Amino acid sequence: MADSTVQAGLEGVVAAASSICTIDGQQGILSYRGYDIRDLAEHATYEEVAHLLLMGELPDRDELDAFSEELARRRAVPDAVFEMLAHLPREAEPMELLRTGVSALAMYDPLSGQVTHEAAIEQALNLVAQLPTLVAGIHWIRQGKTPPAVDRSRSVATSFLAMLKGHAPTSLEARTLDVALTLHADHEFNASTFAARVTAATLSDMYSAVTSAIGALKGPLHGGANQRVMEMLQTVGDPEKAEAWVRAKLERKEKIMGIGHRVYKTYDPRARFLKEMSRQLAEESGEDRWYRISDVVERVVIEELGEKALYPNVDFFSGTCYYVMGIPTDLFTPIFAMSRISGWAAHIVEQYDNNRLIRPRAEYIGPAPRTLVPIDQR
Ligand SMILES: CC(=O)SCCNC(=O)CCNC(=O)[C@H](O)C(C)(C)COP(=O)(O)OP(=O)(O)OC[C@H]1O[C@@H](n2cnc3c(N)ncnc32)[C@H](O)[C@@H]1OP(=O)(O)O
Ligand SMILES: O=C([O-])CC(=O)C(=O)O
Repeated sequence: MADSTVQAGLEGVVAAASSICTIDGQQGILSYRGYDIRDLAEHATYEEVAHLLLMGELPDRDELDAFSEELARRRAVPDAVFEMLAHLPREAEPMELLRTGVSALAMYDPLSGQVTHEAAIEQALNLVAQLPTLVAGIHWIRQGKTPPAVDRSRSVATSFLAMLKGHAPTSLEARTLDVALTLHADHEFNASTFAARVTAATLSDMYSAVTSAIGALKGPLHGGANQRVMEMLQTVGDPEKAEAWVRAKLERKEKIMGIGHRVYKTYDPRARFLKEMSRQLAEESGEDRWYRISDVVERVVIEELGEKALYPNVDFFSGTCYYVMGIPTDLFTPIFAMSRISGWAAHIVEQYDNNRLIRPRAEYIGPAPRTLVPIDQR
């Protein structure tokens, strides 16, 4: 086969214009609709950020109240969807259940299939509201239990943690998740968002586009890395063993999960926040083992791979935050999805608003034309 001249993985290729999110990968700057992620994480709630992504502007106080109430009002997931999920194999992974659950939700949304701006925003609000309920419900269903009643708290983070744990979270837990949701909400043309936009560009419905996105997010090179990071820390088990473990892994040329990024060639601005929150939660809970292991892994990786511009990404410290809050490891990627839904939905709406089918070409490197030999003569 001939060698290809194509840029592998579409690295650096600009696929479309967008006014939602931009990243300066050299400087480590991320902004949503012009607002720096550091300001959003410090001064805005996830509901404000979801409003910004979906509606285009940060809300004023009245708009925020109305938006938060609207999300709380739309939060319930049809019983039939939970009943269907309860019939699936008990060993099904939460991301598989989420993918199936979102696909099923389409059939309960009378607007599904309508691709006007207004209908897409309505469906987006339903999805932003329902995904946390779905993720919390999946947690109960796979233990053979009935999901708890819908929590109508104004804050998505508080209501999700209350439904997941069966009791109110501490204020540090609620604030940590709120900031984590903000940090994960959008990231330009990442793989799952691009998958969503490719599906939406065929004028398929929003639920199909989000189902495509969930499938892409699930992979270990993308959102699935946060779960793998926690599993890695558990394998290491002891801060004293971390340095030798990482060095041996790098020696074998194996990848460290939660490290590296296609766009950031410096420290991911979101990882700084997540690291600090992970430290605070470790301090509050008295369980600092995971934070300490991740701190050593980070130090050794930067020492060894810093010159290759490899640093922790958003998936590196999120897991230790969630784990210390008592959240099961295989719910980490579903939690990523219930935040990224606001970005996915904003991108799908933007795609519908100015649509053209996304259909690139392939550089053909297969065999030259040849003569078919009938089967009995081969
Ligand atoms: C939310 C998100 O999706 S953030 C990303 C989450 N994914 C992960 O954390 C998985 C681990 N990281 C990776 O696999 C990669 O860094 C990716 C997928 C994120 C980016 O991949 P790419 O831009 O295609 O980089 P690629 O895989 O080609 O790596 C480039 C070089 O860095 C090395 N490298 C990249 N990531 C890592 C890593 N995590 N550990 C060790 N080495 C790494 C590669 O081995 C390669 O080295 P080489 O040039 O000597 O062959
Ligand atoms: O942008 C990417 O390639 C991966 C991603 O979704 C993120 O870092 O949040």
